[in-house]
Amino acid sequence: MQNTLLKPLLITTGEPAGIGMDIVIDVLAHHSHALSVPLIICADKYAFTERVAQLTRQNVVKKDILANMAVVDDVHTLNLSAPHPICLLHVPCASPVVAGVLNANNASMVQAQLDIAHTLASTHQIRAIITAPLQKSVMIDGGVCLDNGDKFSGHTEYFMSKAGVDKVVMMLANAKMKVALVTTHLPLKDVANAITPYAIYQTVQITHDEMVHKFGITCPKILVCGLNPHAGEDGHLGDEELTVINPVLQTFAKQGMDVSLAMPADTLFTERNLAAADVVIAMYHDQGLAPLKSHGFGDTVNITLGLPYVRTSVDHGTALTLAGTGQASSSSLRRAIDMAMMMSGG
Ligand SMILES: NC(=O)C1=CN([C@@H]2O[C@H](COP(=O)(O)OP(=O)(O)OC[C@H]3O[C@@H](n4cnc5c(N)ncnc54)[C@H](O)[C@@H]3O)[C@@H](O)[C@H]2O)C=CC1
Ligand SMILES: NCC(=O)COP(=O)(O)O
Repeated sequence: MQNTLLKPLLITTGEPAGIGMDIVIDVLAHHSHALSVPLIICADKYAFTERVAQLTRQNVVKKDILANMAVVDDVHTLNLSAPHPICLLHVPCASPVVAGVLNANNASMVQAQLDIAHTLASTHQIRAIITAPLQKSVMIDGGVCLDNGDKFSGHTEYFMSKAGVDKVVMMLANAKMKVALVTTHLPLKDVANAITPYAIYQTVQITHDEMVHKFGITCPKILVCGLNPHAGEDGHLGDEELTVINPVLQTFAKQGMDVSLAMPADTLFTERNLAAADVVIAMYHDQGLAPLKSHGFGDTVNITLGLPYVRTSVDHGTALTLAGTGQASSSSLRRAIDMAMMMSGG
């Protein structure tokens, strides 16, 4: 079998009307010297060529990056044992792409990118997956759903379903903090019901194990947010801390894990607490991601913990108004590439 360290990374460019292709093109134009392994880039070759032309007209791209790429029309003809350094894998769009203009006809092309990525990763043919952003609403409007019929809500849940695992954890990381989430993409009104002992148990266990095995932290210090204001104020402002969250955390602490009880989330994200923590567990999306993104939006990586392969992503969305303008920063993508390299063996 091929040495894992020599296998290519695969990047999905995601929503073709968004900035996914722009940030990949920026990496190829300005940062390709930093790439130490082969890359497979999933995109529609016509849309990609057009986006390169747009960014060249904006003077953002100054060299002929297409000349250094091999274009492969069919995933089955990819040469994975001796891959070209930069390969553009053509995943055709159903409708022509206009930068900044969404078209639900192209949702199936975005799904096809994810399916290719999953198949190659789960059969160990690539080193890791890095995803550029997709537009969740387009995926749903375009009829994409999970294998069990559940509504599409993001890469995280899609790869979890494809991999057939019971639970994964969305964790975002930057130089200041790592934040893992118990719940991800669901309406706020449904969050409290989703905070179950099993969800807490799985999130803490997966986060702990991945800190040990993928990040080399022997006994990670984990701080956990409460759900309610003041972590429930002894049950007077909500009782999930007393009845659901803390009993699970106490069992982990008894086993010797360095995990806190539920802490008031408003003061958890202080410099002093963060300096002492390896990872924070938040109960829901905006509880964790608002403080995280306020300290390093653009320099943060999204990581799916608990998958049988490495998948990292950017910290931002499709930024439709920036597509084709040359204004999109590739900083988070570069960090996602570096993180995927680190997590898959350095
Ligand atoms: N990994 C993924 O697939 C993600 C997808 N999304 C999706 O993206 C869509 C748009 O989401 P929004 O909430 O508007 O967030 P967004 O991240 O696309 O935009 C938020 C703000 O940040 C700016 N921005 C984003 N990325 C930038 C970059 N690389 N360089 C410079 N400026 C940048 C945008 O112009 C905008 O002002 C939604 O459909 C959402 O679901 C959002 C986050 C992650
Ligand atoms: N807020 C994170 C986000 O929306 C990205 O989700 P996913 O597509 O990585 O699951």
